[in-house]
Amino acid sequence: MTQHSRPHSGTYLSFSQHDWAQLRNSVPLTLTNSDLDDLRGINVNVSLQEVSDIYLPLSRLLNLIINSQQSRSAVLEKFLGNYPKRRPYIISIAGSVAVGKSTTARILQALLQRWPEHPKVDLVTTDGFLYPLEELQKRNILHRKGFPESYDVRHLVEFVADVKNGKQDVKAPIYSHISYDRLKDAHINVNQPDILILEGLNVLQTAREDTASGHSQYVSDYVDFSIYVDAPQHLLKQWYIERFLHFRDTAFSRPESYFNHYANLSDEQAHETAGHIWDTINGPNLVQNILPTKNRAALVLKKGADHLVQQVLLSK
Ligand SMILES: Nc1ncnc2c1ncn2[C@@H]1O[C@H](COP(=O)(O)OP(=O)(O)O)[C@@H](O)[C@H]1O
Ligand SMILES: CC(C)(COP(=O)(O)O)[C@@H](O)C(=O)NCCC(=O)O
Repeated sequence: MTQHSRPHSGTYLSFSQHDWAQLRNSVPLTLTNSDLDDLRGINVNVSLQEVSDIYLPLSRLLNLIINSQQSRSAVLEKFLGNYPKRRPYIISIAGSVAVGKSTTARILQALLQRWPEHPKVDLVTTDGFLYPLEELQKRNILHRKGFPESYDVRHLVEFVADVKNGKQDVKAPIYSHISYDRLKDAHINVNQPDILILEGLNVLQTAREDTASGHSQYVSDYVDFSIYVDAPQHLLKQWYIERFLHFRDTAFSRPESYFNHYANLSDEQAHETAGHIWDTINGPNLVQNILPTKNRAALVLKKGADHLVQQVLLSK
């Protein structure tokens, strides 16, 4: 274990994959057959060895931190004489498009909900808070999807604040990668979970300086623990292209898909198209708006080839 400097707030402890994996020895829960089925259902490409080595120790760390926060709240409530009101613990997961945020979030959800202290774990992705397609077109920012100005930040912050304040039945909009738009008639209902996992490109971002809306609260004001999933840019581009090729063979071939016209691209054309989208939209967004937020995270997972985590940084 070594130390790394963390420009804005102290230092990180650094663990190699091997050292971090040793910490799983103290995880009392092991994976049952039904857990394994759940995890395979999330993504067949996820290695179960990786789940044991990386994500089980992480779930234990989070369990310990959450337990200590729950005890602290109970003490405070007892001291103040109020009826204990438990507020959801909020974990955010940031990182580039295609780094594996949603896969990481779903693995953590599956693992965290097995702990008796916090069985109800909800998951929301911030892409639901992108402005609807029509609005993006009206503002002429369709080519800026994923950039800060493409999100309804006010709505997102209001949502997170409501969940944190223990409001019942808080609704989150849902984004569809098939229609490339927010779903009109569906939403996720978040009803006083023990934990909310909030995943998205922008969860570590603060309000834009140029904003006219004047919102002064950030998602991070309500987040208890933040994770950044990191990987070298050449791998991110490769993973984006591979996912695009997969979508070409599955989602894009559905008639209701916004990208239906991509379904018939040859391998070479699909490569070129996805590479172009990466180079003109997702790559620049990463460099300009996502990477600069990395050092705000409490924990960084650094991936290498095949999505395998090679290093874990934990803020002291
Ligand atoms: N741990 C993992 N092991 C193997 N493949 C993964 C892993 N995480 C993500 N992937 C693959 O990488 C691509 C991007 O993952 P995804 O979770 O959709 O990323 P994001 O939500 O960050 O855009 C997908 O094709 C997914 O199957
Ligand atoms: C909706 C997104 C901003 C969100 O990214 P994700 O949830 O995949 O990390 C992204 O998938 C996207 O649509 N980017 C715009 C360019 C593109 O079509 O990839």
